[in-house]
Amino acid sequence: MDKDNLWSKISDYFKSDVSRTTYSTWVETAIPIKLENNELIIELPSPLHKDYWKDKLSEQLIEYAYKITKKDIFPKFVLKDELKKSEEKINDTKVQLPTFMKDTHLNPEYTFDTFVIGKGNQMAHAAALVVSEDPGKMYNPLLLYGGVGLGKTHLMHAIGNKIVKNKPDTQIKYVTSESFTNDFINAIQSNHTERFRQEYRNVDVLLVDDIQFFADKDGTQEEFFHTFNDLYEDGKQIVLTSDRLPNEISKLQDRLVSRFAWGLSVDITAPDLETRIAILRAKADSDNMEVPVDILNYIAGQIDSNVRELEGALSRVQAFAKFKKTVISKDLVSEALHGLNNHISKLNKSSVDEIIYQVANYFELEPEDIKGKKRTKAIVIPRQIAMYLSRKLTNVSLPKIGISFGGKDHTTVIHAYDKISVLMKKEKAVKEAVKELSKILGK
Ligand SMILES: Nc1ncnc2c1ncn2[C@@H]1O[C@H](COP(=O)(O)OP(=O)(O)OP(=O)(O)O)[C@@H](O)[C@H]1O
Repeated sequence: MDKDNLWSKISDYFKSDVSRTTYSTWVETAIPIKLENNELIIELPSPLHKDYWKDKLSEQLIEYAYKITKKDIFPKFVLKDELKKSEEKINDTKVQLPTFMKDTHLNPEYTFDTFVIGKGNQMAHAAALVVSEDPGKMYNPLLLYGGVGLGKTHLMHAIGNKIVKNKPDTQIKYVTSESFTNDFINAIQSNHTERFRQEYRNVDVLLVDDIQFFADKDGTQEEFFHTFNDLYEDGKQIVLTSDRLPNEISKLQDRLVSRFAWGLSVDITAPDLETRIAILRAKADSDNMEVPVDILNYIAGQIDSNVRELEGALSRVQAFAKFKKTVISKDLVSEALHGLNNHISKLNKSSVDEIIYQVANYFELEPEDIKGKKRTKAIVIPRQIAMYLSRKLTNVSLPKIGISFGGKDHTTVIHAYDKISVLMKKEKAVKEAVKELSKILGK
């Protein structure tokens, strides 16, 4: 969890527990500066604030932080002018710390060793390995793209972890595009843009997850453009992930799209049966679970959408066995996955037609209307909902979804997906329809 995330949750606790005046006087004026190891550095506007926090609020803060992170986190209060000094101190400590303790935000469990290679990810794996062995040289930037839960983040962390292992002095920063955006906004609001820039531009490797969320955020894109240029010119490695190719992200500036294409873009597709079995076996081994091979095969046959769901299914089976105090059998797996396998396993390649049929039925239209070209609102929205559901609930590729909708282009499917994602937030009827239809489709 990053400092801003943690702070916003802590602030919420304060907001509900203290008076409005206390909140606005003491809490709202505090700015989280850094979260490192178990210390949260907080900037306060005056010595009076410092005393008040120390005497009256710090214990509460420690308690909230524990509730949120299940870890002991201690505050360190600093005043603005003390900050420089404290930063120097932090930097001093940094030099002495081994890199693995630095604030890279890397998940130590996402390594190449724990990544199972299969048909759908072997190219991405190979490219990631090359980058981790010689960052900034061969593929810069490296862009990994593909559907939800297929291992993009895992590979990205694996690159970071391997680089740190090979060269502990390397400065690595992993962020999601949302954290980058938040950091940037906070930096502007607190007048700390220079510090923000230093933080992002003085790294050797920058890993940015889910860049599709940069869409529509012009200010952030501008800042990222400059960050990218600085790092690139200095030969620093940039790795990006996205759920689609940059030129398919609407509202991503052309200059970013073109830069992202300078290096190598590799996609990850859904794992085939053999890979799914291998992933399950690896997970069972790492959890010290004894699961017979035929059971692993059975689960892998049931869940063919993405790895996250596959892992979730195994955990669910494990939990069921524990709860029922019984060994894992096929019957137990069926029971555990009952709610899941109705939809996940069915919603594969043949299911786009089923979605089209159910959506047409729901809106009292004919499937041919959904697949056709008519552009009246009464048909366009249901068509886009059907495309949205096809993308969300199946592992069918975008071009194939387009073909099922009467030979439409895959960019039309992406556009429909984005449009419905936005409409669901704005229009209750659309949200309801998607919810209802997901239920009908067993999701
Ligand atoms: N090939 C693999 N071998 C082992 N574990 C994998 C593999 N692919 C994915 N996983 C695991 O599946 C889970 C989901 O993967 P990950 O978070 O990397 O997906 P993602 O593609 O980044 O998804 P999203 O688009 O939602 O961010 C993680 O726990 C990851 O470790």
